[in-house]
Formats: sequence, C-alpha cells, structure tokens
Amino acid sequence: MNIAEIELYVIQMPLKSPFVTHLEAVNDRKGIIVKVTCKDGVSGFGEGVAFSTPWYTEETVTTSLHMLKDILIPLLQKHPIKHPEEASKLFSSIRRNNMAKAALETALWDLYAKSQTKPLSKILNGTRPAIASGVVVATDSTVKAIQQIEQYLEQGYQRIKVKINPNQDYAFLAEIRRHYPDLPIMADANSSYSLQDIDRLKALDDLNLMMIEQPLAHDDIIEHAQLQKEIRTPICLDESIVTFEDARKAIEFGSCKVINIKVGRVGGLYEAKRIHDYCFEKGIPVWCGGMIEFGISRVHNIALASLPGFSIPGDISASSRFWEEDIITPEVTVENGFITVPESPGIGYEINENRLQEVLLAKKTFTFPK
Ligand SMILES: O=C(O)CCC(=O)c1ccccc1C(=O)O
Ligand SMILES: [Mg+2]
Repeated sequence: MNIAEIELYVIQMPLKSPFVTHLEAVNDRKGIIVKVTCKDGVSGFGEGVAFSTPWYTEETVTTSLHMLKDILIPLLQKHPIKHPEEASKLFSSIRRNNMAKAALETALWDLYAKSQTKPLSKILNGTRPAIASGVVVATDSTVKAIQQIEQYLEQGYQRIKVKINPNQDYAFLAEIRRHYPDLPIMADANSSYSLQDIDRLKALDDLNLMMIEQPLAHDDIIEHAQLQKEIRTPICLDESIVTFEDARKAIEFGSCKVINIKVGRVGGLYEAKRIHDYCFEKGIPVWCGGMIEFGISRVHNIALASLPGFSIPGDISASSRFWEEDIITPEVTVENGFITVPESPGIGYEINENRLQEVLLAKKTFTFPK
C-alpha cells in the first residue's frame, strides 16, 4: 500500500451529557485518530475507541498508544502490505489489544478504498443505501430516560436501547413500556447479572423487549446458554464476542440469538465482516454497536452496517447525540430514522481540521522507509 507516514492524534472532548452505566459514568471522551498517508498523498483515517480506564474492555487510551507506537506501526514498517486484509493477518501475531489493532486496520481500509476510488461500504460488499438508526439512553433516572426517549423519537430514531442492572430493571423498563407500548426497546445489562438473578431476568420476558444484551459475565458463553434456555427474550452478546471463534462457539452453543458487532472490540473490519458473514449464513441477525465514538469510527460503522446481515437498527446515532461539534464534515445526521451510506470514495467524510485542532492533546508522526 506504499505507506509514507502515519500520524496519531490524541483528542479529548466533553460529552453533551454524562453517559451513566453501573460500571462507569463517562463525562469526557479521549480518543485516538490514526491518519495513514501513502506515497501519492492519499490519506485514510481510523479511530481508537478504548476508553481512558478499562471498564468496558481491558484496553485504555494509553495501552492503545503503546501498542500502536511500539508494536503495530513498527510491524507494518517491517512488513509492507498490499491489502488491508493482510494487516489483520499480520496483527494476529499479537495477542488481543483489538481496539489498538482496529484503529490502524480501519485507517488502512479507508486508504485502500480511496486508492480504488470506491466507497468503503462497496469494498466491504455492503448493499444498503441507508442504515436504520438507533440510540442509547444511559441514565439512572426514569424521568430523564423518558424525557430523552421523547426527544430521540422526535429526532426519528427507530429503536431505543436502555442500560439496566439489578437495581434498575423491571420497574424502570415497565414505566418506559407504559409510555411507549409499541416502541422497539432493547436493554443492555453490561454484565451486571449472574445466574442467581435468573428470576429477575425471567420477569423481563413480559415486557416485549427486542433482546437483552450481555446480561452475564463479560467473558462467558456457558452460562448465557443456560440462561437462554430459561428466558424467552433473545440474548444478544456484546463483551463476550472478541473474535470470530467466539461468535462461532456462542452460536453453536446457543449462548445468544443475536450478536452486537463492534469493529474495535473484534480488532477491525476484516474480523467484523467475517463474523457478519458467518452470522448471515447461520440466520443470526446482527447489529452494529457503538462506543461513544467520534466521527471517524462512526462512519466506519456506517460502512459496515450497510452489509445485508445488519438487519436490526444498531447504536449508530447522529454526531449530535454526543457532541456539540464532531471532528468530521459533514457531521453524521439521521433523517426519518435513517443514515445515508455515502457514495464518495473511502469513508466518504472529511476531517474538520479546525475542530480537530481544538480538541487535540498530542500528536506523533511515524515516517516509513522509502
Ligand atoms: O451509542 C453509543 O455509542 C453507546 C453504546 C453503548 O451502549 C456502549 C458505549 C460504551 C461502551 C459500551 C457500550 C455497550 O454497548 O455496552
Ligand atoms: Mg453493550
């Protein structure tokens, strides 16, 4: 791919309002933007989606920077590649650190798509001209949740996801259901239950939820299979699926009926697409998860969600869901509940250079041998 230079930008931006789960309240988001420029001057962009602390996965912004600077970029300098799929294979010699890998791998996909003058969605075999948009409500107040849902429905979102835990489940969801009898609602527990809570989880069956996401341990597929036998609500796995093999085993084992695919969590677009293709073949619906991301990761998600198996509205919302001003231009917008899949080459969005400078904490450049 003839890489000349890689730049890493560390940025930080406040959220419009706190994102509260039982694990963490996110007020400020740090992130990493990766810019890969090839010898003829074309640039591709990726985003590292690890958080500042390891509450969702074990990675952090600091571990991602270490992996990128000291391991992944040097590996790419030593082993030139012709196609982004080779990056995924090259990085497989490094254990885990999926978000760091994805930050670089997704930039290579954007660069490759631009070099082919094709939209990234088409390079990935996407078929949808627009994707259905859903949004997440993350608050510990029922009143706030209903206010937020009201706003989001006015903005056209097609599906609402709410965060739950054993201290905020049945009564909270029942109140939302009472306000919105027909609304497609899903609940995300982020591993806040154990099998001892089975009665609490069974009780949720009468609320007509689309699914319950990751009720049990972040690294479990055994007990989720036991639980799925006992509840009618489909289980969707998020944290438990970090590789293609995890997805294959979870499906074979009956641990879930739906999978949330996140590019960062699985180490890049290649692995995400493999999981999609497998689920599509097995008739397992998938949707694209979110990471409170900036625009670059958001638009990679749009390209991925254009694949045919993404049949459920995911956590891909407008830039304005979290940010006063995003780092891309134009911003991602939702119209009548849909986000248009761009038709220009690569990710199909530009960097908002002024905004990037405003939120920049640090920058580092790596040059490649001629
Ligand atoms: O819309 C979004 O970006 C939020 C999606 C979300 O729920 C989330 C955000 C950060 C970390 C984990 C999760 C999750 O899906 O569990
Ligand atoms: Mg989740």
